[in-house]
Amino acid sequence: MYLVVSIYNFCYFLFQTYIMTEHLRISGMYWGLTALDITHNLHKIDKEEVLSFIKQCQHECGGIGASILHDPHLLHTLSAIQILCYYKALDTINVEKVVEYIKNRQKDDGSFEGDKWGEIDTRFSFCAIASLALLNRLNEVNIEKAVSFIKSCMNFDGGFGSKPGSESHAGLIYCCLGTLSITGHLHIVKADELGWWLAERQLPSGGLNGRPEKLPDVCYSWWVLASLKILGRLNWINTNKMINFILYCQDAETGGFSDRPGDMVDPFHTLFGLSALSLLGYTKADLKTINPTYCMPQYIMDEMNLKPDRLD
Ligand SMILES: COc1ccc(S(=O)(=O)N2Cc3cc(C#N)ccc3N(Cc3cncn3C)C[C@H]2Cc2ccccc2)cc1
Ligand SMILES: [Zn+2]
Repeated sequence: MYLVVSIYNFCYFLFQTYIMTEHLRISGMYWGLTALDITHNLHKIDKEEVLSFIKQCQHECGGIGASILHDPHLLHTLSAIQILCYYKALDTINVEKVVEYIKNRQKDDGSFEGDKWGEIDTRFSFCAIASLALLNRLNEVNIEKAVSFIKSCMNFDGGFGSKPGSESHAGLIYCCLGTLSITGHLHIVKADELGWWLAERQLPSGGLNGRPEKLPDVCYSWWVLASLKILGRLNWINTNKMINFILYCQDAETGGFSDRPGDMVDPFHTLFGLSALSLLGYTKADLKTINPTYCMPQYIMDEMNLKPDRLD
């Protein structure tokens, strides 16, 4: 009796999870497919199923939503373009229309809104610039104004926030450095001050937090380490203690990674834990090299001849 009930409960849990994550489906696909690729498992996924799903998510306006019939947004438009690069299948979508959608998101001050409802955030600057760079259409937007907006978000500590005057946050620092790396404007960064702020994220546990006084979290391993790699200062943190913290966050049963040891695993933290281990040169797992600017396998960037700036 228990077996039947437990199978029913598990199936209901899977159905519930599938429904509950619909709002981030295409980004979840990017996190899962990237984790599979850097662990040499991308071939286990049906390419045509992925391409067919992405095609159904593009709207008439050119933007791409998180799932079928979900409103378009720059976050999910970038995830879709990243996935299509893995399969060399950018022609799956209407490229002219998606370029038009992204162009229309830039405001007069150079910032980008995430969708037509107008939320401004440096995360969306990165999504727009990375998407256009992957499409080889960077010239379609005003780069000088985009960089000027990023510069207006730089704080006294060398970090960046979501908007001018917002506090420095590791995730947003990564988005701003990624934008500057792609557009070739890293020279505006106060590299030593920012490198120091990022290195200060490491706690006695070896884990990294996203802001002072916060708890460590595996996803910050990626935001902070990728930023330090772009700044050429990755050696400013204790590598061995960082690796141990990430490995403590891997679940022995599922193999996935959680935000902190003992928590529920998920595709988001699994990708960023694996990607951080790759950046750190963890050789006990056979991981492909990851590009710190795009969070995509380096071999894809090489095939697309994309060389984002680095300070090292
Ligand atoms: C479980 O509750 C959530 C909460 C939010 C989200 S979300 O808005 O879609 N999103 C992506 C995300 C995906 C997963 C997975 N699978 C898990 C968490 C998580 N967070 C939340 C998080 C991560 N570290 C600690 N916290 C609390 C970030 C968030 C914002 C984000 C989106 C894209 C890129 C970077 C960051 C999803 C699930
Ligand atoms: Zn996290």
